[in-house]
Amino acid sequence: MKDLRRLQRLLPYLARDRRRLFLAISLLLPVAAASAVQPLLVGQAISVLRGEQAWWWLQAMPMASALRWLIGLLLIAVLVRLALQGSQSLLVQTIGQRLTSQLRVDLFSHTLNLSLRFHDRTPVGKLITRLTNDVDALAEVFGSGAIGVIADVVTFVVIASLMLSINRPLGLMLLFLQIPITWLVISLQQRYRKANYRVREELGQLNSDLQENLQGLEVVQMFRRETLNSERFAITNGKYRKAVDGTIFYDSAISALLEWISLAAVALVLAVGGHLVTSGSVGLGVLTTFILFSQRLFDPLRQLAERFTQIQAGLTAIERIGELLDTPLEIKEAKSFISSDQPKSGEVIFEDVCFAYRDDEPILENINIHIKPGEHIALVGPTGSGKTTVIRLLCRLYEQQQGRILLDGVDIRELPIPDLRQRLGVVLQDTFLFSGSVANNLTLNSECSRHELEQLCKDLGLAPMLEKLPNGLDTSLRERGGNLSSGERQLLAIARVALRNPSVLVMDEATAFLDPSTEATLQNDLSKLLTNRTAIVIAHRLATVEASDRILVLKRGRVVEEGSHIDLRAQGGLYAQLADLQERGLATL
Ligand SMILES: Nc1ncnc2c1ncn2[C@@H]1O[C@H](COP(=O)(O)OP(=O)(O)OP(=O)(O)O)[C@@H](O)[C@H]1O
Repeated sequence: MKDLRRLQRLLPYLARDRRRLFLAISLLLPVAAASAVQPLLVGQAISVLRGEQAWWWLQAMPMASALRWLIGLLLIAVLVRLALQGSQSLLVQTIGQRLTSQLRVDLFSHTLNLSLRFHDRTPVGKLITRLTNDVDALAEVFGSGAIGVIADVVTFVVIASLMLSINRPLGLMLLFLQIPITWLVISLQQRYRKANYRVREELGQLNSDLQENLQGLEVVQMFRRETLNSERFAITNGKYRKAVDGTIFYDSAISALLEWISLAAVALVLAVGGHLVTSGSVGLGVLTTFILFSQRLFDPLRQLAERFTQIQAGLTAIERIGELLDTPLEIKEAKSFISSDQPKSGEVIFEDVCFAYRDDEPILENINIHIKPGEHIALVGPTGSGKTTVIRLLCRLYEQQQGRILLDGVDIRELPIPDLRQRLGVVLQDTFLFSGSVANNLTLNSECSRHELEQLCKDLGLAPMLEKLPNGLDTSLRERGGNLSSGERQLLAIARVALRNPSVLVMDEATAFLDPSTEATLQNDLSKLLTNRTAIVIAHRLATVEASDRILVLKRGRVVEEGSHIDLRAQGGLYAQLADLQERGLATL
């Protein structure tokens, strides 16, 4: 039942290919009939040779012509069966490829839409395993023809009906034999499934380890962690191997068992059928038909055994893919949006906002901030005081547990997410660049002509940096912009935001990696960019925020001080302390 429910998940995908599917299904009966007719024809040939009772139209002609007819029909049956089976397999494989390709796209976009909270607790490697290995396992079920088991079941029904119509006792004996064997297959299958799920989990862990080490390779090499990390990897690998070992037993046992049972069934038919032949109640032709039928009858189960691993891996894959697809999106679009024709002046209000990443650990408590349109605000405070979290909430990367955040008078939960993120221009502490050209990284999804792009780069003082790159704006960047310095990456991140013309600019330590002269040039350009825009700037180096209209000082998730640089210094509180320390070069923020 559970498997059926899992398979139901594939229905919407199969529905998209309903014409191919209908064709494949309509071929099931003809293929089964073409397969079932062969033993009948062989049986008839033996009957004709032995002068036993055969079909009436065969009895009406001489033996040689009857045999020629039978051989001709047998040849046609084989050819028709091959042609039909070939077309069916082609159709099924095409359906499978289209299904898994669509599934991969859906999984990818669902994963991208899942909240950061979900990604915080799910290692990247595990997600990669679901998107690649699991989807591949499902593709394998279609690709290897394992899905042909369904066709074999139809063949089984056709053969069973034919057998019962020819000789009921022999037919019933063969059918009853199927009951314990099917039970055995199902129980072994359940055990195999559990073992296979563990294999996939361990594979996910293996991929996580690999991905983490490759991503942090610089640190691994710098701290000489190669040996230690390799040892850890070997442990994970060992667990994976053990998990695979757990499946091998079922895999080998079931194939051998079924092969043996199908041979035993032939022997049984020979023994019972032989007795019936000697007693004269059935002819040798009928016995031959039954021996051939008994082998065909076990085909579905033998196929199931041969494809056992693939089918089970496919079902496990559907289970795991389903789990991911069922993970609800925490950050959802509102059902009805407030009209986005509101004035986009850039007013930001935090009203009694409380937030925790983990339930037992409040990070922000009763945050009340009112940022007027065009106002420049600086958020300062010790490390871990919650500055970045404030920005994440404003961008709706996480959702607050209490309170409201308003952008231009509208609760951000009621704004379409693309609209919200278009209106906020964010430069984060860790700049992320995609592989691709510099120009692509700057424009991302915004529509911007080459000329506008070049002009903006000039305005932002990016020209000297672009000149240094081998192909200027067309220079290809490695993954994460690995062939640029941190400062260069940050300059690009700022330009990328400027291009979007946001009404609120958010910068988290945006100029931290720049040398003093580049920073001075950029500050100049930034002040142009900031004119008439609301700005929220996070900075550790207090000198960079002195000019802000207002400075908010955060401490353990609360706003503890608020005012201009001069006011706050005069107050002699936390800000004044931090500023003093920095001036003396002793800052330990
Ligand atoms: N994804 C997360 N899951 C759980 N806790 C987190 C997560 N991100 C941050 N935290 C915790 O939340 C607190 C506030 O973090 P936040 O990044 O907002 O601080 P910050 O003031 O920006 O610090 P910094 O100045 O070092 O950038 C920290 O104690 C941090 O450990």
